[in-house]
This record gives sequence, structure tokens and C-alpha cells, in this order.
Amino acid sequence: MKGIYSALLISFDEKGNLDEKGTRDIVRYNIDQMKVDGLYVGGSTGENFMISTEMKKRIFEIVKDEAKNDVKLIAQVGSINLYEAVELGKYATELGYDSLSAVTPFYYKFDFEEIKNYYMTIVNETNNNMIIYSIPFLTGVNMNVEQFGELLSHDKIIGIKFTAGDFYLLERVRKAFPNKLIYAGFDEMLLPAVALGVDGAIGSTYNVTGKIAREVFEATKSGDLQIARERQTYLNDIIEAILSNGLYQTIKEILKEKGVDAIGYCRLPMKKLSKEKIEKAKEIGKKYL
Ligand SMILES: CC(=O)N[C@H](C=O)[C@@H](O)[C@H](O)[C@H](O)CO
Ligand SMILES: CC(=O)C(=O)O
Repeated sequence: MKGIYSALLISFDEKGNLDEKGTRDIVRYNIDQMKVDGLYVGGSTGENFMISTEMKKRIFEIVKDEAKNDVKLIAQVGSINLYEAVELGKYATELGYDSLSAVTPFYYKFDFEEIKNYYMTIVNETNNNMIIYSIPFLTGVNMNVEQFGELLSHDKIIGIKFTAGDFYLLERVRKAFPNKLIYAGFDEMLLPAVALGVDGAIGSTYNVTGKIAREVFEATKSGDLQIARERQTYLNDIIEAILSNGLYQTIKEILKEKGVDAIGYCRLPMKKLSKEKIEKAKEIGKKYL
């Protein structure tokens, strides 16, 4: 389960309908061109928190059908509707996903006892592996080393997707749980995370930068810091340009520019790119990728 994972983008039409053909094409591009080790399906990047349960299921189904066993597949099933999370967890488990992942429950200020019960419920009901999805800047949920430890003490809770810039916490968690999987969540901070010993990385930009991410990953692991820094700087020039133009919309336009037959809209309330920004996205793709 180690290595580079794309947080999969999903193709939607202008009305927000799922574009199955385009989504399959994005899966293929990630596997065949970006050579990623796996796909993280139903994450933030998959616009997961803006879609219905039925659509989530359909996405899990077509991604598995397209990817088969070519790469590892992680299904993000977390939801503050725990009943939905369990239903999706069972569904993805039956489809053969290698692991589940669940975002920490957000919006209400759940206490740790509630958070723990949330993870235990999903794990016990599905009997699949679980990767905790920690992304405090969007959820407001911060966990400390002891709390991560209480969750990770369960055999089926195999790791953490750590989307934070708190490298002290990352190092403490790494030291405390050498045998669990830790994935770096911020693409722009891949190098320092790998230097601290993460097992892999899961990110949105890897849909188009997967090969560069692998260079950063490998160079850092083998101690070629000069190369690693040069590649991270190149990656960050791309990420900076993407972030200033509209994150997911811009990556979708770059995919189209690369010949992927996807549509390119995001689900409401995410906005459409202006004509200028679409042009800018294509320029980013041409210039760097
Ligand atoms: C909210 C979100 O999309 N987070 C992603 C992973 O956790 C990242 O891959 C970022 O998109 C990326 O690092 C750009 O900031
Ligand atoms: C990793 C990330 O971007 C996601 O949750 O989609």
C-alpha cells in the first residue's frame, strides 16, 4: 500500500451529472501515464461532500471496473452521516477496495469518544482496513499523538492520511507507530514529509504531476537532496499556478489539454472557470507538463 496515490478527480457535466466515460479516462490516465501506485477515490478532490450516496456508489463501481487490479484502491467513505459511511464502506468492501478511509467527522464539535466510536463502527461493520483521513484545515478536527494511537491500536486501522503542515506532530506520530502507514497529504510539502519517513503520498495534483511527485519521493528517500529540492520547486511552481487559478477546475482543464476525454465542470456550489482561466489552465499544462 506504499507509494504515490492520486486523489482521483471525477468528471461531471455542466448540470453536475456524473460523466462515466470521462471518469474512466481520468482513471486510465493516472494508471497508464502518471504511473501512480494507487487511487484515492471519494476524497475532497472527488468533490465527495457535494454528491449523493447513489452517485458515490456509482463512482466506486466504475473506478473499480476500470482499474481492476492494476493499482491499489482506497475508498474514502467518511461522512458526518455515519449511517451513510457504513453503507458506503460495506459497498466498497464488496467491490474489492484494498482499504477504506474516512475523514474525521466534522461540522459539529464531536469529542474524541465520538470520533473513536465513528471509526470503530465503520471498521467493525465492514471488517475492512481503515486509513484515518486527517485534514484539520478543512475539518477543524485536530488529534494528538495519544488520540491517533488509540485509533491505530486497532489492527484494522492501518494508517493515516496526514494533510497538515505540522511536521513536529508528523515526526512524533512516525516515531510512535513505525509499522503503520502514513501518507503525506499536501503535495506542496512532499519533500519534508518524505524526509520524515512517510510511506507514501495522496494528492490532488498527482492526477497531472504524478511522475514529478515520484521523482521527489524517490530522490528524497535516497538522500539526493539537490535533485529532490529541484523537483519539489518545479512541482510547487505548478501547484502555485494551479491554486491561484482554481484547484480542481484547473487540474481538469489540464487533463483535457493532455487528451483526456473528460468534461471539466465541478459540482455546485463550486464555480465554473472563466474563459480566461480556462486559457490559463491550458497554458499551465503546456508550460510545465
Ligand atoms: C483539500 C485537498 O484537495 N487536499 C489535498 C490532499 O489532501 C492536496 O492534494 C491538495 O489539493 C494539494 O496539496 C494542493 O494544495
Ligand atoms: C487527498 C485529497 O486531496 C483528497 O481527499 O481528495
